Amino acid sequence: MEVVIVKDAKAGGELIAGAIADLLARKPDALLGVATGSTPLPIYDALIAKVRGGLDASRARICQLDEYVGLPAGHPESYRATVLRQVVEPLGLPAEQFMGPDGSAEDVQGACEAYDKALAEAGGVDLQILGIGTDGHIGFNEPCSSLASRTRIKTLIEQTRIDNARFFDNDIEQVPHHVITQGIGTILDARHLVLLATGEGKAEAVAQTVEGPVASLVPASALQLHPHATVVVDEAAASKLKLADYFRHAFDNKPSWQGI
Ligand SMILES: N[C@@H]1[C@@H](O)[C@H](O)[C@@H](COP(=O)(O)O)O[C@@H]1O
Repeated sequence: MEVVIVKDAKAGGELIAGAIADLLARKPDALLGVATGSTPLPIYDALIAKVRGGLDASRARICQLDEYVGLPAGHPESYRATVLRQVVEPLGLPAEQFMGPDGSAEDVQGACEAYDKALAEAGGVDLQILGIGTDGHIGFNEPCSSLASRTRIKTLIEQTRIDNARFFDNDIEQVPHHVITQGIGTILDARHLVLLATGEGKAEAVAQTVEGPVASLVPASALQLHPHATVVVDEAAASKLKLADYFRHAFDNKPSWQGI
């Protein structure tokens, strides 16, 4: 696992958007897995700026990490609507280049299995952007999710519903209890995992993810099992890392051709 400590969220967004641009130069139709929440927004801003500045992302394909269950189709806070608004439309991509699980399906289990199959048939995710929950979750894999899990329905922990109420008029009653999420095993199938965490509120989860044991209690710690996982953190989110100086030294002395 590589840990990169950046000055602030904007620098993190630019670093990761640069890695996406490099990927698209090598593979123009790369499948890019995107996360929701506030943290990845600087990545999307930087990527959209690159496209406006001439980067060709016209063949990029985008896929969702997770979704709420039971929101009416088209609800503005469904993750489908969110990713369309924040990523797919600003990049100018057609809907056919975007895929996600169907959170309004009657057969939820069937929708989960269909999504895992669709990801595999699409050739697998090339680069998966991840955020992290305050409890260490990735996607919506709450603590004690199986590290081998596939896309499935999960029940949210109360803290996650509290954290996400800000997207629902600060009314926790509107936050669904159930979600569909790529499983941890599904996430680990991606070729490159890039987790961005910013702010002091994520410092403890980051320390446990990077320096703690691999444990389902901290779902993001599963990144330790992946051969190409990059954790990008700002100074505040890095504040509880014991090896921060080593991570800085390693990144500062990295050959420039290597990328992240
Ligand atoms: N399902 C999403 C996660 O993918 C995201 O990482 C997390 C943190 O969000 P934020 O970046 O807003 O803190 O929120 C939600 O739970």
